[in-house]
Amino acid sequence: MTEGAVGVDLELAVRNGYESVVHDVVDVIVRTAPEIRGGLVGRRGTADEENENPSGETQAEADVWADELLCDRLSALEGVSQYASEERAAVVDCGSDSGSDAGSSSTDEDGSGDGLSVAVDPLDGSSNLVSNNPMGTIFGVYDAPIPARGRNLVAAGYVCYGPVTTMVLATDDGVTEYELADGDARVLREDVRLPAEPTVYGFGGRVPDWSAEFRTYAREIESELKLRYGGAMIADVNQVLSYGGIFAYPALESRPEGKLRLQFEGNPIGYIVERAGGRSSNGTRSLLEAEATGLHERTPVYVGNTGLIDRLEDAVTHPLE
Ligand SMILES: O=P(O)(O)OC[C@H]1O[C@](O)(COP(=O)(O)O)[C@@H](O)[C@@H]1O
Ligand SMILES: [Mg+2]
Ligand SMILES: [Mg+2]
Repeated sequence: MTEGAVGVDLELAVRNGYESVVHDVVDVIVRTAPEIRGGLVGRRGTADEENENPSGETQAEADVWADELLCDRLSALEGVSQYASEERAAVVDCGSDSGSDAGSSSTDEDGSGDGLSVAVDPLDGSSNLVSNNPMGTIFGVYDAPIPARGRNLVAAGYVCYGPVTTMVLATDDGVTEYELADGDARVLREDVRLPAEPTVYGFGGRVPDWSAEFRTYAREIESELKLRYGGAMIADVNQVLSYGGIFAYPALESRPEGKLRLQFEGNPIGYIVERAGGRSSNGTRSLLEAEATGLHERTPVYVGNTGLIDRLEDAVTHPLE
């Protein structure tokens, strides 16, 4: 455990012997989450009139601040060779090896590399700062240089700042939910699985901007499930993990690539939902199989119970007459 680490007892089984690096990354998240939560007070305004992140969105003061905290701490870890964030134009090279027999973050034939790369969305749903609604912090740990495919994730998770602070952590071994308090991570639910009977749905974007195919699918789902949409993917997906259902930020007529970012949002959430027994899709295939072409590239995101995602793919890939 990193010096100064809190008592986080995480039994992680991670591919390729990366347990210790992933443990240290998670430890930083567990320690930093309460600070992020506490530091939101007084940082709910816009960072600067001119300030936009690389996706062209206005940055809140808290977006920039949370990114700096996470960058300082994660990039200092032995075994982390890259830090990337939704709030930064370029990947930060941390100049560290993986801690295994790795020598650099070179790329192997299969697209995997030697060093571990950490991608974060420091505050997911930060527009909810204004209305004081839930938000999250997302992280993905890749065994390849970023941008990387989702199948290169060895672990991913998120913190949900709700009435209490919780963390969901996924490795190839499964998904665990923790409650974070006083620097500790207490297990709430082991082997988190999506409930077999889906209950809730949440779809982003304006209805007139949806494709005719997605609108038809949405009409069906509306009659089967209960609407839960709060404007922060993390909080909405957390409901899907708790109650079963589907979350989507679909391809839009005005923006076929959707809104959410593959490296920081789509891949980690796809990995978590798939490890919890559900499915992820970009409309045609698993998000984890999507090619990674750019650091800040966007993707349509559909995650949830397998049957609902199968139906979604069927609906959006068959054009209506
Ligand atoms: O305001 P909209 O269009 O409903 O978009 C909400 C979506 O945008 C996001 O807030 C984007 O995340 P960021 O706050 O990290 O930019 C998602 O969390 C959420 O699903
Ligand atoms: Mg986000
Ligand atoms: Mg964000």
